[in-house]
Amino acid sequence: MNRHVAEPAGVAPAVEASGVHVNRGRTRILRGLDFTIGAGRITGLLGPSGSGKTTLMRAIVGAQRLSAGAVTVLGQPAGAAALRHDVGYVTQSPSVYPDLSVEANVRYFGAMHGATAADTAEAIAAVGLEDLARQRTADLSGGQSSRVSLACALVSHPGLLVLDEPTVGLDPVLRAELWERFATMAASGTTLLVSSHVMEEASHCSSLLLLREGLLMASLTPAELGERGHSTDLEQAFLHLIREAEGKPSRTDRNESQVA
Ligand SMILES: Nc1ncnc2c1ncn2[C@@H]1O[C@H](COP(=O)(O)OP(=O)(O)OP(=O)(O)O)[C@@H](O)[C@H]1O
Repeated sequence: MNRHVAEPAGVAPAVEASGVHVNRGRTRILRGLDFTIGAGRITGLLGPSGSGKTTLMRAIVGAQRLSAGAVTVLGQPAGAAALRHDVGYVTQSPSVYPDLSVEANVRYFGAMHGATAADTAEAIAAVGLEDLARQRTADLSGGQSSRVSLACALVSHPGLLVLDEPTVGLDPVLRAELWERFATMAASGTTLLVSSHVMEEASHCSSLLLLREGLLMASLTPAELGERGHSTDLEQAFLHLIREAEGKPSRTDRNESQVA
C-alpha cells in the first residue's frame, strides 16, 4: 500500500516531512519518518504512549531540533519566523496565565496576532466557556483550563492547528462538540493535526498517521485502517496491525478502550 494518503490534485500538502530523526542522548525517539499532511483536513496522530507523538508535533511547530531530515510547513521550514501567525500549537498541559480571567487570557494571546474583540468572543464560545469568561483561570477545572488553552490558539485563526491530546479530561458531550468544531474549521480550510491515544477518535479524522516506537506504521484513512486491520473497530484494527508488525497472531477477544 502507498504510504501516503493521496492529495487532491493541485493542492500542496500543509506539512511535508522527510527522513525525520530525533535522538535524545542515545535514545532514538523518531526513527526516519516520511509523510505528508493534507491541507484543509483533520489528520489524526495516533499511537501508544511514548511512541513519539509529542516529539513529532514539536518538530512540526519548530520546537524540536531534528537529528536528521527536514520538515516543511505551509511551504516554509518548520519554525520559520514567517509561520508565527499561521501555526497554532496547544500542548498537553494548559499554558495559560492562572491569575488572569478566561477572557483576558484569550485577549492577550489574540493581541499578538491582531485579533479583535469579536475574535476573542468567538474563540471563547467555540470551546463552550462563555459563562466562565470572567472567571480566573486558576479557579477552573483541568478540562476547563485545557479549553482556555485551546481558545488561545483558536483566536488567531491559524492555517495549521496542532493539538496534543485536546480531548483528554473532557466529557463525551464536550468531546463531540469539539470534534464538530474541528470539522467545521477543516471545511473552511484550516489544517488540523490532532494527537490521541484513544482509537475511537480516529473515526473523526480524514487521515491517520499511526506511530509506534518512533516509526510510522502507516499513513492511511480510517476506512483503510479498518480494511488492513480486518475490523470495523479501529482499536482492534490498530492492534491487529501492531501484532502483524511484531509477527504475533492477532487476538480479537480484547476489549480495551485505549491502545496505551
Ligand atoms: N527530554 C527527554 N529526554 C529523553 N527522552 C525523552 C524526552 N522527552 C521524551 N522522551 C522520550 O521520548 C519518547 C517519546 O515521547 P513523546 O512524549 O513524544 O511520546 P508520546 O507518544 O507523545 O507519549 P504520550 O502519549 O504519553 O504523551 C518516550 O519514550 C519518552 O520517554
